Amino acid sequence: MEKTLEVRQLRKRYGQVEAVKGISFDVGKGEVFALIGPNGAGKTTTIRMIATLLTPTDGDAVVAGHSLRAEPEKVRESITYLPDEAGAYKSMTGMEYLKFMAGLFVADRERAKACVEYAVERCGLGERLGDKIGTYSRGMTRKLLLSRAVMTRPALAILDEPTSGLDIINALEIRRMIKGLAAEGMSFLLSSHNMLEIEFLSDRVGIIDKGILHVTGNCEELLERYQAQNLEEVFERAVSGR
Ligand SMILES: Nc1ncnc2c1ncn2[C@@H]1O[C@H](COP(=O)(O)OP(=O)(O)OP(=O)(O)O)[C@@H](O)[C@H]1O
Repeated sequence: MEKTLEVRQLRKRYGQVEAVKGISFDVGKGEVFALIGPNGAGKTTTIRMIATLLTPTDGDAVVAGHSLRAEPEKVRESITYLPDEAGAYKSMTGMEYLKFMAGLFVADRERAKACVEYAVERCGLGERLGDKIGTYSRGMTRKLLLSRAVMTRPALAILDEPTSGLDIINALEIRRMIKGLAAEGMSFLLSSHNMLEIEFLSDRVGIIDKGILHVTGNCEELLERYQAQNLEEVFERAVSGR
């Protein structure tokens, strides 16, 4: 399988704390890979290194053929990162926001226009795109942000807690949006504490704890390996070493 992301012995130390202790995994083209782990496990640190926002202490990752260490600007062109606390400008309309962001990311006017059209179609907000973002529900804002994040069609989309705080319908719509994009060949690296979400969305899962990636596999493999009924049991057993 063609690989969009190859993480090799990535390590991060904050002073005395070694938050990520040399982890390695791959994400294939069109694959959704979820990092799961307890609070403080090292998920955000790993994601932020791959998103080029934190410099690794050691190790490397290759994104769409570009080394994080040697070509961070090329990596930046191949990814999008949507943090869980991301917000949008409340005084802009959704449409103004999409046009503004396309202008920031894409120099060519025709291409920027195509990016906006793509985002408009993806977000499903219809006429509400003419309203100010300050009037949007949390779910609508998240759909707008996700469509903005993928408008340039990056090889890898990195999403931190993509549906946290959303109701069931909005969360389902976001998950379907991610699945649709993956089916078109976009790769996803996401973190989530929601095991239902992980089971629905991800092709493969990596369980991280105390900076170590303990196991990777698809949900069926993990259920079998840990003799578990569901992913929550897998998680509990993997992190408690049972
Ligand atoms: N800037 C920092 N300085 C010092 N220590 C940090 C810093 N950022 C994170 N850490 C520590 O690194 C470890 C991993 O943190 P990280 O935020 O990556 O975990 P996480 O898995 O994303 O947790 P959560 O699920 O709570 O978001 C924790 O022990 C945390 O306290």
